[in-house]
Amino acid sequence: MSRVAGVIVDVPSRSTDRPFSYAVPADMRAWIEPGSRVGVPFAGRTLQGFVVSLADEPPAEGPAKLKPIAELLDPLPPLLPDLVELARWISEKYCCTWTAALQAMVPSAIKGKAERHLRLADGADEPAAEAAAESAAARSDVGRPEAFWAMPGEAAPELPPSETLPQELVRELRRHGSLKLEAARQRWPEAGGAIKRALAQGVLIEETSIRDRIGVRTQLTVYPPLDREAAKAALEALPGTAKRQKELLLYVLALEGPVTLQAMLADTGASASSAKALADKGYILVEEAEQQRDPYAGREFRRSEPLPLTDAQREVFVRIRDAVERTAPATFLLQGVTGSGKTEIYMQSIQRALELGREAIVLVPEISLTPQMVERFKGRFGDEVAVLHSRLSSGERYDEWRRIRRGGAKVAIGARSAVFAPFARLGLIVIDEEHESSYKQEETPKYHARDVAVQRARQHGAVVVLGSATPSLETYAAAARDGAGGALLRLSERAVASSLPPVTVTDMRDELKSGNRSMFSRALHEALQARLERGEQSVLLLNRRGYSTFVICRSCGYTALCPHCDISLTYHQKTRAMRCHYCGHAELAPSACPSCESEQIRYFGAGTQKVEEELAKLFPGIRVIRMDVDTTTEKNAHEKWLKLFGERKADVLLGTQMVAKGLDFPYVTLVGVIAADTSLNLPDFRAAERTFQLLTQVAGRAGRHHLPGEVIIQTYNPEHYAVIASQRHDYEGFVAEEMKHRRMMGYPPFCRLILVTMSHEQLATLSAASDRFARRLIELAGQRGVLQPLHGSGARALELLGPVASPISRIKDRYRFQCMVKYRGAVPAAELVSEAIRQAEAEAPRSGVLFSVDVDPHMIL
Ligand SMILES: Nc1ncnc2c1ncn2[C@@H]1O[C@H](COP(=O)(O)OP(=O)(O)OP(=O)(O)O)[C@@H](O)[C@H]1O
Ligand SMILES: [Zn+2]
Ligand SMILES: [Zn+2]
Repeated sequence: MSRVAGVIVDVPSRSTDRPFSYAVPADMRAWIEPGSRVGVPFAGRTLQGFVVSLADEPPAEGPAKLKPIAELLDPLPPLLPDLVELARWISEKYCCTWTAALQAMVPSAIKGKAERHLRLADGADEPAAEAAAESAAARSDVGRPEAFWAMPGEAAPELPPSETLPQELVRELRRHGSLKLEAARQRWPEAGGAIKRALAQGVLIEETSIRDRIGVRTQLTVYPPLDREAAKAALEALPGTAKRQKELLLYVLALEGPVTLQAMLADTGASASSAKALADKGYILVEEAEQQRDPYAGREFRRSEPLPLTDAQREVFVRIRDAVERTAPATFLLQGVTGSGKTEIYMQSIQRALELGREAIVLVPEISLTPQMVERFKGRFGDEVAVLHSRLSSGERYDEWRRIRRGGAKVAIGARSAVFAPFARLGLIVIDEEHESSYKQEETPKYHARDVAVQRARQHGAVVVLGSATPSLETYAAAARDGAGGALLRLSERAVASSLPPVTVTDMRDELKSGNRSMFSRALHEALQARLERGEQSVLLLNRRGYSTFVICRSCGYTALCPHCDISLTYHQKTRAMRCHYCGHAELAPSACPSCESEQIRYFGAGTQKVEEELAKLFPGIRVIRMDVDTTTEKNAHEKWLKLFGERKADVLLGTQMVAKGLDFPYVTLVGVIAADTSLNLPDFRAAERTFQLLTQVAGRAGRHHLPGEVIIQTYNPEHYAVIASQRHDYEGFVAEEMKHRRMMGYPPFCRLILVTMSHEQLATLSAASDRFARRLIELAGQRGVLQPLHGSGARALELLGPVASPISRIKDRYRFQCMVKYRGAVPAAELVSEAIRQAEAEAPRSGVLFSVDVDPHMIL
């Protein structure tokens, strides 16, 4: 057993970002694995860290005597060895510290210091457990202590004889209810392996004491009678007058598993004292039990069966299924038009992976925005689905995560970070709407879930399916490159509806010329009217990207800026406050212009509210559901609104980007886009791509089932190729045009980008540091022979733009400079950037300049 552990200590600094060696105390040896979380002495403190490697001997060049690990934080390592490896890959690819990558993989609940206890799982047949442990001790050839391991409704897992729990331990647990993990570890150092397995199988339970940020929740729980015969006999022996007790006994005899005491009392109308009477007689067991916080408790999901696939679906499905069966890494891009039945293919592929004993991850953008997806997966796979998203409480997320870690769930569905779901045998990772920018994390580690998924799949021999009607150009180019288009799967027809809806583009300049000052064109007005008359539904999108709610003076043009950051303040209607998105600075909105004292100061609000008012004016009595930041702050608000809309309790669903994705409602036959252009003119090389994607997505909500649909796009730029291509449902046409622009301008996918941002309070210090970095990088690139213009003929090229002031030149009183690295071909750019930073920092230690690296950046502002 290993005596030395390499530990990544939780210090977010480049200079300490390497494993430090610690001695593993003898009583921890059976417990520690790569992925274990430990407390270690570091620079005079005890810090949390992750074990990343184990060895028998200390490294030759290290100190003669290693400090020992002080504490083992969890009996079951929160991370698996492959995740530890993945974290290292992330740190290299995205130029971040290993510890930042590790931290991104665990739920926030266990990012603290914890005190752990062990306890026998409830429902384990306890006297039998002891007997099993005893006989195991007496005769070491006892193979399977069946009764002990049997959990309600589960087959008894097989354990080798050497792995049975020490009988002493079982007895102690029975006697005291629980034991401190630390104590158990010291007393039975050799039983580490057995306990770990018992934990993994749910036979033993680890409990977290209050020192964790989020504890485990317990509740009084009733277990069905252990001895049914005795309970039945008691039932018959009860005098006719004991009606209540009789009912209660009948109820518990009918139980198939534990229920909460509260639920039992509610169901039977019995009092707590009659329950106690039964417990005292030993017919039922009432105990505090760990309660899973199930965010979807009490919710019914309509069971669904696999649909017979259309021919086109079947062709795609077979390709994916075969790859899953091969258990070799593979990546597919599934480009399927909106409503082509991609989700059904995902579900049947997942089912195949589960049949093969493997697990699956489904990533969806901003899951709180796509409750219909969760519903569909819960409907198909029931409790095997764990849901991970940001709208859950951290306790709920922690419980769902532990369910995955212990094998209680086989499918994880969630936003970006669900790519780290701690499965041991991944078979499939699905990324739905793969083009969505929410898959890119904007804080360190600035990873992209798509690239991480591909890497994880490599580790597991798993298959990645990237699905979208409008794949990102990067993915599309990669798939087209890959082996004669083998990775590209297509669905060009809808599954149910006969065709994609016709799209009309209306030129709002013409409307104005002909005297229409309303925000609705005549065509959209008429179309809405027709839907109202026919009792059909409409979706209206107000494209708000790059359009913020700021304060402007109409007389002098004054806008309210943050005093600490070079950016305008955002107006919040509810509180009448102006807030800075970067530093949180807030002030009350003025009623007169602070600059010219004019009262012509205006707030440009969300806009959706204005549309709603106008709708009410034009169509008296119209029922509108408005979905925007103001109406969806409450937990589950999205779900509530969409449910109402699904029940046809509203005529119009009006909203921002959040109404564009994933919705599947049969009575929606009209989609209107109020203004297509707001996102076209942003200083972002992806502006056209994002506009095309948004228009195509929202258009795809119309006429998905048997009723034919129609789409009306209002714009001031009817001749823009993004608008024209979305009118024609022409993904290829758009790609061809956009690729020309990208090539000309030298942007991805023709090259790759790394954005390096530096910040400091003093301009002079910052300027010197950024020059140092640039000089170093150019030097390093020159040494490697890759410093060449991007448009040159070399197979490998790297260009450096900058340093220049960042577009947002100051945040939180720190000035910001940036360098943009563009490269193509096999250039180890991330490595060069990391090295240049290291050298620049070494040249001027403690300068206080912060470097931040964004590889494949999405926000270049
Ligand atoms: N084989 C099938 N038979 C019958 N109905 C199907 C079949 N496949 C899919 N559908 C139905 O067609 C509709 C559209 O399918 P789905 O939502 O999976 O499409 P999608 O490609 O994921 O769309 P989007 O990208 O627009 O979200 C759904 O209501 C779905 O239940
Ligand atoms: Zn003014
Ligand atoms: Zn600010």
